Amino acid sequence: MADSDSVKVAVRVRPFNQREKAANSKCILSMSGSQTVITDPATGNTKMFGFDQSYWSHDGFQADDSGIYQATDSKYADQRRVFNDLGQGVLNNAWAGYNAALFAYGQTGAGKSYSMIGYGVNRGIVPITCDELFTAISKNEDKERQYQVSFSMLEIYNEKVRDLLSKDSKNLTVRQSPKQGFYVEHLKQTPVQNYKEIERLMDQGTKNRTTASTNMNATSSRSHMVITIRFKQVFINASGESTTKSSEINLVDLAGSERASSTGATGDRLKEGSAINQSLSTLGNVISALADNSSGKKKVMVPYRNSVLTKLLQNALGGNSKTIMIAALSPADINYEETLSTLRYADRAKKIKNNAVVNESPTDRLIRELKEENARLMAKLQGQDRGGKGRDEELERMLQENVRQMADIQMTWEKKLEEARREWEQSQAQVSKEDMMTKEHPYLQNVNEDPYLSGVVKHALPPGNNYLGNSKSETGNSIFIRGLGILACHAVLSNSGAEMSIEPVSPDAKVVINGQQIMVKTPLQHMDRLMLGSNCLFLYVGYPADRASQGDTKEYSYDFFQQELAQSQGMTDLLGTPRLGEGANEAMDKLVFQDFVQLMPKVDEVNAMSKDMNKAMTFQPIIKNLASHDSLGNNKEMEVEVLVTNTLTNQVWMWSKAKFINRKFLIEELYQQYMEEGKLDVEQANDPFWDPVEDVFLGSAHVWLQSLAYRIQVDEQIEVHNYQGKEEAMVQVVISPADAQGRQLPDAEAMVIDPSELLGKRLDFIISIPQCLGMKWIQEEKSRGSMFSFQFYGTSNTYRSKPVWHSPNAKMNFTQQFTINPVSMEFLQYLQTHALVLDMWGLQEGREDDPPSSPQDGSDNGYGSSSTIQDGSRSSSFSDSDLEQVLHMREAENLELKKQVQDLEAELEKLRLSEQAARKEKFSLLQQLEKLKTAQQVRGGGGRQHNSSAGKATPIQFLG
Ligand SMILES: Nc1ncnc2c1ncn2[C@@H]1O[C@H](COP(=O)(O)OP(=O)(O)OP(=O)(O)O)[C@@H](O)[C@H]1O
Repeated sequence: MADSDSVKVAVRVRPFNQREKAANSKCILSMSGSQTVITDPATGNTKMFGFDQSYWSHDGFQADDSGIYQATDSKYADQRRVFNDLGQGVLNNAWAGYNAALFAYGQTGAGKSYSMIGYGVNRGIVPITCDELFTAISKNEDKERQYQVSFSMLEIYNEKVRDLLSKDSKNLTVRQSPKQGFYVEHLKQTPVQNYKEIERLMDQGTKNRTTASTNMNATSSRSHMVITIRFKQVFINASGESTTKSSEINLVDLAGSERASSTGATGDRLKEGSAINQSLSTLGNVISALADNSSGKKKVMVPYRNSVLTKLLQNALGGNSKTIMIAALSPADINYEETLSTLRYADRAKKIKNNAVVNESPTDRLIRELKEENARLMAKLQGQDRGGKGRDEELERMLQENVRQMADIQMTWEKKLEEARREWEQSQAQVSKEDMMTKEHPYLQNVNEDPYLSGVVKHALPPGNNYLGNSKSETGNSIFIRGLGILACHAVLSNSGAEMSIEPVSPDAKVVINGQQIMVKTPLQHMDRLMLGSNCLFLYVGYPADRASQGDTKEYSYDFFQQELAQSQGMTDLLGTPRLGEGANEAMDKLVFQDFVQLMPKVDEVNAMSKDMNKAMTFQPIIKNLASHDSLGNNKEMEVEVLVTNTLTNQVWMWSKAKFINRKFLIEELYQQYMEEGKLDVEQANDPFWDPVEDVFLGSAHVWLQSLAYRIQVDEQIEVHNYQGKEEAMVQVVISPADAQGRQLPDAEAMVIDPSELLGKRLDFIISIPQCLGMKWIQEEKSRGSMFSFQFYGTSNTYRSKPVWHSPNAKMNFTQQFTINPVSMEFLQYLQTHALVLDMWGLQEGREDDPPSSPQDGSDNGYGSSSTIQDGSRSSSFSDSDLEQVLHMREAENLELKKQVQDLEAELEKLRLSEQAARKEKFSLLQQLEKLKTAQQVRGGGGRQHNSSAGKATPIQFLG
């Protein structure tokens, strides 16, 4: 009996989270019946999708006294409704003997776990389904029927499978058998008799998942979790023969679906490397292939074999299963791209057709088939023996698996339950002991980035000294935490019976309490926040007597820890408090702050992994001020980036946040390999730590162009400001009016009283960069170099100075003549309102020098020269009638007003001159200082300067 059915697809939108609320997010989704509409926040365009169900869980609800979210508006879809629509169908299919699968897809934090597992009293589909299954079993009074339920739980991380119900953290192998398809060898399947037992197993699995995520230094959002419930109904007829109807229910919580491209890592040379992306993208390919095949358009190969995940989901997707997908959606405008991609994914999945069959057969037949298969395999193996070829390992394994299955069928259910009961009692004794300990004594409770995994692991702290470290072999350790940066012997927690204290065992053992790192024995108070090593977070829960008085452990979420750590690291100073109050930018700045807070612990983790793998690379989050890059000077945006330094060569790189996150995933995978194999085996091309040498943007200097509109020479020494607004160097820039031959004109000859005098005429001028002093970039590391680049008046050309190397004070010798012919109104306005922005680039050894690696664009105009640039194309050509019109307008202007403007301009000029004088003063002081230093070096650093010309503005000696 085969039943062809489409995959059922539902989507569900969650409420805004704190971060989205803080950023004043807009909701871009709306739903009506089974339809979902998404609005592009940039254009306002909408797209509509139809699904089997569209669940609105964004608003229209309230928590009741027990914490259950109750609808206050009929449009709100609560957990029960989702179960009634989806979970109940899964159960009905299981009773009918069909395999069933339900998988949750979506971006990290979109609500997959909430729908599947749920939080606290708001139970999700998996627990309700299990509960309802046993309720139905208990109501069934058919004595001729026996019900057998077993439960397994596994996790796929980085293409490796781990049994979440086994203490053993070994990786399991995925194998294939002709009858079963793909299966996980040695996966524990625990018989269960009631819902309570399933609950306990899920707790145990979650605990293992939490510990594993600490050990592997990964969050659960990077792994897939598969829960399998095997439900067997055994019917015994009057003559004692039995028939088995069985169903396998797969409940899958997939890893976050965010693509490298949408996180902005498109510019990264290693974008496709991550194994997690690989398995999800294989899933995407499988779904596409199946959708194509089902539509009959074309027949394509379905690439199940390309990832562990798709191997295990082969039946659920396009096979013998009734399958449901629930796609979790974030409502926020910032997630538009991701949410749209999730909707498209879901849209494709609904085209898949499955052929589910009822799994029903007489038990005797099952055994007979297995016996026949056995005989065949034996014959083959014996044939190989006779041929002297040696046995085929795969055949041998298949035989063993057959024997195991036969024994499994023949072993009575009662016996299996008996075995499970014994194991359960043992572990229950352990659990009860732990419960008792935490009831009576203070304890540490874990805090995880994934709220679902927070508060799962507890370490009791009985009276006396409790030693904490990463190694079990270290005698005396009673608390083992295999986290990043945790030493073999890390800290000792002493419980005097009345007071608890913690002390790092060595200066390298990082212990942070409430954001402050401690070096000495320090008392702990109930609800103190602890960070051990680079990223292991714990809440200290104090003596029972202290507990009733204060707060809820839930208040101290992962975000709370990170905010506290950021604040104590002076993050607010970095941002500059006035900015936070600037109205329109407030939301943006909060977002930058949150970005920084989010990135900080990740950067710490990468630093720790780099250290463990002896990589000599350090990482530092920074806030980049984009204002320096803008010729209008009104860009107030900021951005978080990561400064990467090779500590051996002093080479540096700037990674965007997206690139860093992408690289971190790859580094985690490399780290896991390093931990398992004890060695690093990666080619340079795939090494997430490696990048070719890059030019680094150091900062920019602004020269206002207003003077040029009056044909007055500008000769300024200006500061180059880096991304934090600090001085990076002093650069001399000269903009002088010139004649057509490129000869500089004195101000007296060139100056005009009114810029409009230039209209329609030809304007020649020269931009030169004679020298740059006090370059911090080169002072820090003598092997480095530097150069300047700029663009002018919206042309796409980038002008560059020649690279200079090794000296922090250097002659740049850059000159470039420009000709504007004819001068337009637009150009004059440009001069009045814009600055020339000189970008300063840091060059590093190993850089390809010629042609210069362009940080800007491909239309390289080469280094400065005296060639003439005609820029008539940009300026609107200026006719006689235009000119008359403008002159007419200007005559009509009030003369008084003109005078006022001139007065103000004269005032401005005075101010500018005095500012220029101050800069010149500073510049000459810098020159003197440099001279003094040089003299000091010449005299071996000790001698006094004795120079008759000291104090005079003598030309400076340039090194290099
Ligand atoms: N329907 C909902 N109603 C109320 N809160 C929700 C709902 N869906 C999700 N949330 C909340 O949103 C947050 C993120 O959800 P959840 O952890 O389920 O996301 P996820 O997609 O499973 O993320 P990850 O990939 O990290 O596991 C949680 O705090 C959860 O409580």
